[in-house]
Amino acid sequence: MIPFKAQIAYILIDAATKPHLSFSTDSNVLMYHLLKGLHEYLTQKEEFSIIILGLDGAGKTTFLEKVKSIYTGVPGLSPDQIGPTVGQNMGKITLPSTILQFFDLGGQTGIRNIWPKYYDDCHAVVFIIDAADRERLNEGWEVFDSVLSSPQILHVPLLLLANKQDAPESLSVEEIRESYEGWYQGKKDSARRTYGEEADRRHERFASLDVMGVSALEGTGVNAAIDWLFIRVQNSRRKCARSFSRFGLSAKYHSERTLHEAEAVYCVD
Ligand SMILES: Nc1nc2c(ncn2[C@@H]2O[C@H](COP(=O)(O)OP(=O)(O)OP(=O)(O)O)[C@@H](O)[C@H]2O)c(=O)[nH]1
Ligand SMILES: [Mg+2]
Repeated sequence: MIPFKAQIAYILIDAATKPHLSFSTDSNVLMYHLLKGLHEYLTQKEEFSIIILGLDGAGKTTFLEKVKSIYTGVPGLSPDQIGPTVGQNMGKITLPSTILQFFDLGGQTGIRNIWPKYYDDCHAVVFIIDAADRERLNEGWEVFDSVLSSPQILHVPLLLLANKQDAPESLSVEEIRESYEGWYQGKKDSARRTYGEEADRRHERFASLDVMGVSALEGTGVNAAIDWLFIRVQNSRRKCARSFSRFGLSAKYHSERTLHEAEAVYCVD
């Protein structure tokens, strides 16, 4: 079925180009611009920002380059052209009625403090863990835990990717979950009473979290991850639109920014 917006656009353009409508030249030009603007408005794609986080070397840039080559058809950088990220890399892909704008942020210790600057404006978070680097898993969970504890992204869709599934020493998704559990229990035992309810809430969030296995290098699981993101950002938008109507706000407030605020305030993930 043709989408409603496209039907309206089609009807209006059809009407404007009918020869029996006798406008003066000025009126025609005005009508043309009016309809063109309306058509652009009706067919515009909604844009969502997604940040990619994780330790240095986890494979964030390799993942983004793979996403770009799969979805844009333009080959991304090959692995030997990718160096450590200092700052950010960006990549945009177009899906039906949606644009996903990715921000791949550097993961080295000294530059992780830029991450929170992106939290307010993101619609989803991808956290990449190197499932083949057993020695750095606990460090990864420490950093992941600090991401989970950030209030700005409390209700933002969050996807955990266990990368490097192609490597023989890589942990499976199930083993990655167990690794987090082990880390959490260890942390809780050593901290005793000081490890409070807040940490338990993060633990609960982890339990309900989706974890997917990928190989950024080979592209395995990348499509499934993008499908997940596409569905989840759309769903949060819908939930927010419902929240808006529940709170009696009109459609004109449905700007991207206000939606995000609504998500933070009203939407339950
Ligand atoms: N075997 C394997 N290696 C990978 C995979 N993804 C990334 N790598 C390798 O891991 C190393 C680090 O990859 P990057 O993409 O630069 O890691 P990053 O997370 O962007 O690192 P920073 O920019 O420093 O934060 C490179 O040598 C990649 O080739 C994967 O899926 N499998
Ligand atoms: Mg990088």
